[in-house]
Amino acid sequence: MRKLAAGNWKMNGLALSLPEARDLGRMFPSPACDILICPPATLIAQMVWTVQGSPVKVGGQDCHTKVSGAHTGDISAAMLKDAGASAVILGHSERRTDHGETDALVKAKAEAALAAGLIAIVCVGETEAQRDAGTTLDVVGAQIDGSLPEGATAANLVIAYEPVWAIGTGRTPTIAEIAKVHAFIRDRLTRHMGADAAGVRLLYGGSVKPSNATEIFAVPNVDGALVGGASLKAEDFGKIVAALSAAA
Ligand SMILES: O=C[C@H](O)COP(=O)(O)O
Repeated sequence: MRKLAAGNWKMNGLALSLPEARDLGRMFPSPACDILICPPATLIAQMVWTVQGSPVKVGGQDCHTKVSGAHTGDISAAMLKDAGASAVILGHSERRTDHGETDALVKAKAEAALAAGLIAIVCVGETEAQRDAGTTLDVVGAQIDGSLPEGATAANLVIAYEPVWAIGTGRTPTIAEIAKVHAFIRDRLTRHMGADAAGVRLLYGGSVKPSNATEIFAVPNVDGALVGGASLKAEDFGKIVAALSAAA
């Protein structure tokens, strides 16, 4: 499978300047992995224009369940697609926390994304309290069961495992812990999708940076990364893309 380096700019404007984004595409004219940048919605169309002709793709950070209608402030998957996005992050822990998003809502959003022809990047992960209670696999399993969209295939679904306590903290699980959770997710997906689960890309997210990327990308069932802070600097994100390309 093609591995995936995805950058999530979150609510940061021109974090990676547009010329830098264009340069990122030039740095990797034929990368051995897929590269995706998910800027704020206001920058999607501009980013699509900026990276056109390069291997860099652009994605959204959320979408509504409906195609259109009276939903002030929301953006539909179809609108993301129209703007040139090819994927959308769904169920990120910050949305689950800030907006009370449930597994059922994430599933409905993911189904809307698939209907619009987008790749759904569904995020799962335990809080620190859940980890300390030894319930990581129970939590992640329930999130997979509840958030997985109908119609998911290896081509249109990506799962991102992001321990909430590792996001933006500089802390990461041990390599053994990442391996254990990713193997568990693969197994859980197989229950739902059968053999197709083998081709679903499983991203690790949470304090991925140039200094730990190579080690994390060597873990079985880690098929790329969802990168927050380190995607805001072209140089750092470029190094992570290079590490993933080397692991491909
Ligand atoms: O979506 C990205 C994740 O929340 C990871 O963020 P981080 O790399 O800043 O820890």
